[in-house]
Amino acid sequence: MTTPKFARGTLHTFQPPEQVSQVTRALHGVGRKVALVPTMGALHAGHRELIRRAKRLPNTVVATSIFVNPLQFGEGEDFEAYPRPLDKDLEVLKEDGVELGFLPKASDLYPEGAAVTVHPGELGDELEGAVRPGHFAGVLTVVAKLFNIVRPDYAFFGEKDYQQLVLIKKMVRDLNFETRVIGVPTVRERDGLALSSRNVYLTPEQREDAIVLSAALTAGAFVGRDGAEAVLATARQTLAARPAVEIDYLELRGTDLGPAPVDGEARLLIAARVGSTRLIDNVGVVLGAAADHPEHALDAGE
Ligand SMILES: Nc1ncnc2c1ncn2[C@@H]1O[C@H](COP(=O)(O)OP(=O)(O)OP(=O)(O)O)[C@@H](O)[C@H]1O
Ligand SMILES: CC(C)(CO)[C@@H](O)C(=O)[O-]
Ligand code: BAL
Repeated sequence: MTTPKFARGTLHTFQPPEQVSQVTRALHGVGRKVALVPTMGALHAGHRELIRRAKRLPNTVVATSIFVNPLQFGEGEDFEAYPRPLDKDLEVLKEDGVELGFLPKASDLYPEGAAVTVHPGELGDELEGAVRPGHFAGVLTVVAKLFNIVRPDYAFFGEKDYQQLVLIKKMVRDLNFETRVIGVPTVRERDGLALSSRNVYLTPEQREDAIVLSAALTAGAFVGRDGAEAVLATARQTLAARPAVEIDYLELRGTDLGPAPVDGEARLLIAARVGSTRLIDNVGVVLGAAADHPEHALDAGE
């Protein structure tokens, strides 16, 4: 098979994994680097921020994959309903200077008989994993496949999916992938709501209610100096103002999602249902005396 044509400065899209592999290996062969931004499409300003950061790298071709991965959706979840505005997404990729679009079909990534998956370890059963059993095995399996197909030098993921980011970094370390994983801070609406492809499901009233997630996280982070109990109590108090929002979890953890330290950096994470839409969010928190350190003086709530 001859290597597919690849001219600089235009978007090339490929469906077969073999074609993407050929192009990225050819790019490496001429000394170019490759940065991958994996997505499920329905691109918004959060995805575009990942692309913008990738575009800053010198001598690097930015590749974006769009694939709604069936393996990470459980029964009764929104796999079928998930938005798939492909033409609009391709316009975004062109506008943002992405040169390589990878658009596989499920049968390209999961041929008949595919059965081997990546096990995320204990953290995969906690937080999101407790509510979505098998979700992180699905995420890590598809990310491992994307890494093997594209062989990216860099891969960008949003902090909005914080547990996903931690688990991908862990997979890279534990399984000796050579890709450097870069986390990007959450892009928010002006009122604080984290951008998410699932926000389109919200009615205007639910959209109002949804503000309480980021408001609770910000309020909690603001009292980090007073310790973990104060953080959680303050966040809960804020959430109580919107009883229609049903909390799946509100947890304070260490930055690696182990136990939170008494004094130092931590992460406050929330998942909640607003009507039938499930939203997640998180912020950095500095706990205890560490909050007085000049490095953290302006950090509350990020
Ligand atoms: N608001 C955001 N800020 C920064 N990165 C984001 C944001 N939203 C999503 N991302 C990142 O974009 C990548 C692709 O995510 P995905 O396509 O699932 O979008 P999403 O908006 O998170 O969708 P959903 O809400 O349905 O999970 C992930 O690394 C994700 O963390
Ligand atoms: C990383 C990912 C593209 C894997 O399907 C997905 O979980 C996402 O969009 O966050
Ligand atoms: N952004 C994480 C993908 C998912 O919710 O399945």
